[in-house]
Amino acid sequence: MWRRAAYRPTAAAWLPARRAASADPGARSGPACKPALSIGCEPHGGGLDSWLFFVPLTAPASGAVLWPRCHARRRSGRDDTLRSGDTATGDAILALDHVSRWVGGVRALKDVSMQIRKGEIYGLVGPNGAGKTTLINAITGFYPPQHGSITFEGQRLNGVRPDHIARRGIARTFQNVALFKGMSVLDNILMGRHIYMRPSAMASLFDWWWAQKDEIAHRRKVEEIIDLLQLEAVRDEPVEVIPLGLQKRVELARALAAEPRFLILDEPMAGMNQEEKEYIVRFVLDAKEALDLTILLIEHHMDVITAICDRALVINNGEVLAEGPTLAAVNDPAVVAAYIGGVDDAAA
Ligand SMILES: Nc1ncnc2c1ncn2[C@@H]1O[C@H](COP(=O)(O)OP(=O)(O)OP(=O)(O)O)[C@@H](O)[C@H]1O
Repeated sequence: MWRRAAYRPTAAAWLPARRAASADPGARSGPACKPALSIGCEPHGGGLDSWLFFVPLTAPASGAVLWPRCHARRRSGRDDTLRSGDTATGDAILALDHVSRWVGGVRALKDVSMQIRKGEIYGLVGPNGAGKTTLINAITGFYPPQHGSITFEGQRLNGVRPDHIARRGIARTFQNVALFKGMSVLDNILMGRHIYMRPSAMASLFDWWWAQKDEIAHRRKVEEIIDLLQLEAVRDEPVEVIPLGLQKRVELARALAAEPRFLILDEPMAGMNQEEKEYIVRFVLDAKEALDLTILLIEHHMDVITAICDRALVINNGEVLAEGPTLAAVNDPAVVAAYIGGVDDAAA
């Protein structure tokens, strides 16, 4: 029923697979180069970058979603017990210190503190209206915090403009697909490069060699991202005609085109079916490995959160409910109560 497959996502591993797919025109239609999806995992004796997954050959009859209990990154002695003070220390790439934010008359964030370590996937979880999007809008400068501080790589972000924050290495995707309709997939991804573009009207007008050189460099970077996320089959399609799962992948590609060190994914699997979810998980993990990213992941799919996040923060009504290793955080009694109305009710 289950086949086990070793899977080591590296940038180098992508290219032969893509070229093989490109050589076979039939393989370029639909979801090109179908990834061997990873479901389930177990610790094994590989290196730290080793990943081992089970691949389902037959979907469970119940249609139940089976995800890895961990994302197979071998963490010897992993301990999911939540301890007070179990937060990042000096190696934090992003830190929020008592951040508060009002939106209209609503206090959408109340004294939120968290620290995200370099290289981890950090989950942000909470019911609808909890304040998750407000939190990432605070980090990215759209809704700067009214109280508290946000630091990235040791530098304060309060008051920094969103485009300057993007230049500092933070990129994001949006909860609702926010692509430029009427433009091709390639041109949408190219938009992610705008923070590096220094257009000169004269150079562009006369198509001078340095304008060409600049554009070629940006297009080369975009082609690398298209390779990585296997979007070559739809690269010239208008973005509005491709399926939602691919549109979400294009959003991811546009964010990656900005060459971030810190990537924020706002519900990248919203509205997706199981197969599309599995694809996007794989691409997120591969991008992380290939591009050395730290990721903040907002998701309602708890199976995904527990599968791939190292640690998680759970908020409700703008307040922190729990923070720490993922399983411990999402199983915290306060979290269970917030989601299903009380521990006693749940036990009954
Ligand atoms: N532009 C806005 N105008 C008025 N209220 C807002 C606005 N943006 C957010 N809010 C309010 O702030 C609170 C937090 O909203 P937010 O969108 O951050 O929640 P969320 O956790 O991202 O929810 P969801 O999972 O539904 O996206 C909610 O009460 C919401 O109604």
